[in-house]
Amino acid sequence: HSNRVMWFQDFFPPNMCPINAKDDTFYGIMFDAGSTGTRIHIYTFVQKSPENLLELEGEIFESVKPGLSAYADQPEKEKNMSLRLLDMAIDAVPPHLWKKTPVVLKATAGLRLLSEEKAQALLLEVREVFEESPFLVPEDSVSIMDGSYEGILAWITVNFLTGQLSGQNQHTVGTLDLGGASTQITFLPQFEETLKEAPGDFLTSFEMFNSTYKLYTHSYLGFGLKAARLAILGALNMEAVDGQMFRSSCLPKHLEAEWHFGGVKYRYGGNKEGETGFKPCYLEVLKVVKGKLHQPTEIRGSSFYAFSYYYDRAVDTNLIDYEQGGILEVKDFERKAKEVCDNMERYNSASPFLCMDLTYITALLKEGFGFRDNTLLQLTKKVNNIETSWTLGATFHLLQSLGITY
Ligand SMILES: Nc1nc2c(ncn2[C@@H]2O[C@H](COP(=O)(O)OP(=O)(O)O)[C@@H](O)[C@H]2O)c(=O)[nH]1
Ligand SMILES: [Ca+2]
Repeated sequence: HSNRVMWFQDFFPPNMCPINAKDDTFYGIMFDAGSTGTRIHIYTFVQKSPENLLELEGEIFESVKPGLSAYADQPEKEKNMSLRLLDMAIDAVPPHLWKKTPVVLKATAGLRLLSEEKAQALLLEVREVFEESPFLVPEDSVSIMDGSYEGILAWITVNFLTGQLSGQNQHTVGTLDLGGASTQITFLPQFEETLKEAPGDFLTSFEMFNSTYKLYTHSYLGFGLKAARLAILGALNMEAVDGQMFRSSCLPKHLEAEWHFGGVKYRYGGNKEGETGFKPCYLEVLKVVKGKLHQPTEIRGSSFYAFSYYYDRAVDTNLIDYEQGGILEVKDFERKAKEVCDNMERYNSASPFLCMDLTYITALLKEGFGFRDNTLLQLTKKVNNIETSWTLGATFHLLQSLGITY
């Protein structure tokens, strides 16, 4: 589309322009400012006829690292990054649709963890870039997203892409998202018991595609994979202690290194003298997880879609193929955790955190959410070539609220 020559555009008034005449293609631009990176998703939709629902035609996707929060102390440096990503949209969307194409950025856990002041300064930089762009900038186009929306919108994405939100027989699936700084669990309760047991703010009604869904969802801030590393090391919220070394039995014995997260530098290392391996590591990890999450009884028997770091770590350890994804049981993560943690020297070419990450995932699933060893997880990165991310659900919601659709 981007290369389509619009030689005739100047000859016709806009509403008579031959391409506008059909006016059946829409674009939506959604930025995901995650804790570990910022991504742009440019979606193309087609409305075949007025009475038909909008169809998703494709997605252009690009990402940059590090995340927005890494610029907390120099917000003006952030501008380059959003400009670079926005340039992709300039190329992807035909010029005559720029003014009709909304651009929105939603930030997640990385910014939720920053002070209000620093977060707002970063968002302001992005808003300025958006205002100077040729796109439609809705009110409140740059904001921090509420955690419950993050879960709901990812659930919408997955169930839309798998065809569960249309037609009569809707068998929706629950979703598990493991980010860098927070983690979300979302499903449509089938048991009356779940509705009664769940803490009030874990249940949210949400309207989409002319249906109302009452979902169980929660975002656990600080339980993303990278925040969990800090918690396990005992380093979370410890930025004041300069140069302190944090040690763990989940790391290679002789390791000593530095790590940057959320604009803070941490020193970490292995238990030089003490124990290492799966058993002591699991005990360490349990302190961070046990009793910290709500366990809905009904999820024990059901299967879930899992993505983001669940997917990445399953790929890293050859549990699934990077392109294909695959179906795993919870116990597969435990088996790999044992294999890696009890042979740490053999795995030292990969990330030094591999043992800790796999052990955390195992503990989060079993002791955190209360899944069974044989609970099935469908590991998915893309469905029909579209990224499994809350950004698609957010774009539907955006188009709906702007009256562009439905
Ligand atoms: N499949 C998929 N995964 C994504 C996408 N964007 C980010 N991720 C994954 O999300 C994880 C990073 O989480 P991030 O969003 O930075 O942290 P959060 O702010 O805590 O959600 C990594 O595993 C990424 O691969 C996407 O568009 N599609
Ligand atoms: Ca995320």
